Amino acid sequence: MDQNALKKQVAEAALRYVPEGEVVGVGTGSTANFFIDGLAAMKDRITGAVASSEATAERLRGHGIPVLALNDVDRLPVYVDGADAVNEHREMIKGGGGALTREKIVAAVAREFVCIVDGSKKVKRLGGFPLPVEVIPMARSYVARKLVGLGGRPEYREGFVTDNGNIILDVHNLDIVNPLDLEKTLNNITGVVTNGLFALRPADVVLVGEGGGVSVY
Ligand SMILES: O=C(CO)[C@H](O)[C@H](O)COP(=O)(O)O
Repeated sequence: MDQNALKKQVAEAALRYVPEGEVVGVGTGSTANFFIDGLAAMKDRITGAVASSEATAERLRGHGIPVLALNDVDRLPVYVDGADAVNEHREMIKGGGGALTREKIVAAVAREFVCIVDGSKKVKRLGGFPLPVEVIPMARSYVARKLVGLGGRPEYREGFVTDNGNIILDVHNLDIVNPLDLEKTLNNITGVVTNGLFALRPADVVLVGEGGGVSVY
């Protein structure tokens, strides 16, 4: 099976976590897109969806799935999203697609976070995938210097503007021994909007698409 087939397989497996009559939180990226396509087949059985990006909102609407503002929703039983890397503690690096801030907000509200990945995303230690950090544009150089001070090598994502009007620094070479501590440290740098570590709010369930089927942990 190629990587896209594995993504589709795992995305379809996540449909059983969608409760009838409720609002679903929906992530961003190619794996989440397969989930959205699957969700379309059961759109009459949900109230609607909260999107973690403009791209996701557009795809949901394209399928005729109502998109609701997070502020108008009083409960969100489940959030389904992909990840760039996930460890055995269900901590993740996210934000390869640049949607990390809205993803973190929707994940914070959701009761259950179901992470959907193909087998290539499973890692022993986070840090191989460069860590995306969303930054207020005027703080770019300052934040970059702070990241260098932490041992990282920040790279400006040229030409990319987030849905919130900010920039992304992708941080290479970070030795992430303690994801929780690093997430808090990065949150404390003035000018950082969000970082792509999801350790304070890890996934509750990780579904992994592999050659032999979908495993759950
Ligand atoms: O965090 C994300 C977007 O900001 C995505 O979940 C992550 O980049 C994985 O994407 P894909 O499913 O395309 O591999």
